[in-house]
Amino acid sequence: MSHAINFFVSSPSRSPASLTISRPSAFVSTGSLRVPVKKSLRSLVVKASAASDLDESQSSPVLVSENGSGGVLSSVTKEYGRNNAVASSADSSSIEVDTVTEAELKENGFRSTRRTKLICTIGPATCGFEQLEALAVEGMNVARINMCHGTRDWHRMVIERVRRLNEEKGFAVAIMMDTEGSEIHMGDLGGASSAKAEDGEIWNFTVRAFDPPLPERTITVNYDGFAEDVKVGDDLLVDGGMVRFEVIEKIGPDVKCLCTDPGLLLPRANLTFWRDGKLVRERNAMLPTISSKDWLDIDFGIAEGVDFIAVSFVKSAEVIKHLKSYIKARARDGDIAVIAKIESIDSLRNLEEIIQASDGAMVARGDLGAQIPLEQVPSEQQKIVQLCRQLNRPVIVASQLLESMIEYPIPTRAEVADVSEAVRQRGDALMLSGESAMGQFPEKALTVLRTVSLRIERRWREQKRREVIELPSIASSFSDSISEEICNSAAKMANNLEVDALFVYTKNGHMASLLSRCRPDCPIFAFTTATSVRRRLNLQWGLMPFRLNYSDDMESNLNKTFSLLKARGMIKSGDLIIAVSDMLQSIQVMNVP
Ligand SMILES: Nc1ncnc2c1ncn2[C@@H]1O[C@H](COP(=O)(O)OP(=O)(O)OP(=O)(O)O)[C@@H](O)[C@H]1O
Ligand SMILES: CC(=O)C(=O)O
Ligand SMILES: [K+]
Ligand SMILES: [Mg+2]
Repeated sequence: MSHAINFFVSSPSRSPASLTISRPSAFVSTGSLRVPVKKSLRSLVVKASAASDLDESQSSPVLVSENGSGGVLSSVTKEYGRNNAVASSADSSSIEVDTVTEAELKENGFRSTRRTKLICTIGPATCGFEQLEALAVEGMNVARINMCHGTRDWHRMVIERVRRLNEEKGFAVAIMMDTEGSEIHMGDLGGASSAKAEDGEIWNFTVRAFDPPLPERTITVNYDGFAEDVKVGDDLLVDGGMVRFEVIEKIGPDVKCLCTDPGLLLPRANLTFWRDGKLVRERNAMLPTISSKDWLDIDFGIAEGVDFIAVSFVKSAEVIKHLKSYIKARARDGDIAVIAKIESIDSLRNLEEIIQASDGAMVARGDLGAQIPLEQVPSEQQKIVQLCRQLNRPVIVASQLLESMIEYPIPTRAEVADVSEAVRQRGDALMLSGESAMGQFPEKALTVLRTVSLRIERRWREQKRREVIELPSIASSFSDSISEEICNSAAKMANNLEVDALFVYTKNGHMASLLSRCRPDCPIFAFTTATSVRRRLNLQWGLMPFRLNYSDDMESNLNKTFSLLKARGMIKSGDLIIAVSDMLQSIQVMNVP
């Protein structure tokens, strides 16, 4: 027979009560405990009850989802998609389940589901419907579109395809729009996909506009002040040093440069210039973080209902606060999460307040490595990942994770080690850039991220090497503190009792992130009523977001969830779970009836 322990915490408005705990013998043999909470003002009541007390007849036996009739491409969609009847999302008895999560759970059980989330930048190599589907099947949680490249019509097409995939095939891929920002970059190479710069060649960097084709060895630059601001002798770094030039002559709008480190020039690559070993920040340092073109792109993103906006070259918390209030005033349903990209010296200086102001951060190592010495990037990454976890903000590790896979089907050992380290640091998500946007092996690159993540996560769980990172209290009010304590305790109990899954019922997603922040050993099933919250939770470590209509009555919610998930074969009788919710401040431990 299955048992349950319920921890009931009285609400702040109620008077203090005393504490009694009794437990089923399956767990602990001791009788009762007294645990003072918050200066003895509050108390926990822990009461043992049999799960059979729950009235199973309340739960709905009907199971439908929005999943379509399955795809032709993958075993995942083939196997699971076809079982799913199509229903409207308004159907109160339905649950929206991600096809890939479902397949992973069924195939490998709770423990083996992937906790680290995966983001793919979409570009010419992956914008087709079937290519997007292949990425979704392979585990893409978020599709990123970079407003540095492509037209708005192209971006709209990608968004429309991703949304259609979700609707028709039961995926839950979220969309992240990344702003261009007003840094200096090259033009688009007159339509060529790349150009090779060889050692000793002289190239002309110019602020003149040309109609294509461009003259040979010519690079246009988007920043009008460029030719005036650089000096002869400066080093010009393309894409953070992937290709390097020395300025040898200035002739009006043209700057003649000698290639000193050869390499591949990509369209619209970022440019920085260095003098006497230091990054030069002339007038370009005064450019706004969000340019007028970025504001138009942001309006576009809001109109298209993207899930995240990643802001390039953030310098201070102000710009994030400004954008968030702009979104709040304009976004139709739900808000859009704002991700601060940490890729400049200024962002490192104001790191904590920037992260506090934002809904998440990205370690954008590409440009960051062009602004600080390369050897400093790993320690900054570690610091940012740790700070984000402490402040409860999702964090993405991005750029060059598998750079060689742009051209080769197998990564280097060093790249695999880099991915492993990001997984070991428990970052929320890993991101592919060129590998998926314009590389030759986008799916293979994603497979590498997925398999390496799974492998490292499993190894760390098996060795019970939960890295000791101090999680300071972050709550801003007494009731927040209760949520935080409940989540910390629930995650700890989940590890100690080796439960199969944590269940969290959360309308705005906050309790789900608090659980994710603890990085527990078991997966976290997060149930939310809003599609937009569900998609946003996709970015966070260990969360499996579901959309489900539910009431304020936890018992009936649990019963409904159990029967819906059991019917899909995602859980079974006897599985041990811990449930928390933001409606009733309680921790419940129970076996699935
Ligand atoms: N929509 C697109 N259309 C064409 N090419 C793209 C597109 N998106 C990305 N790419 C290509 O993939 C490369 C890597 O993409 P990524 O998004 O990392 O851009 P980036 O230009 O390096 O800059 P950043 O990430 O700093 O904004 C780009 O340099 C570009 O060549
Ligand atoms: C992702 C990004 O913007 C960078 O690495 O620079
Ligand atoms: K960008
Ligand atoms: Mg960048």
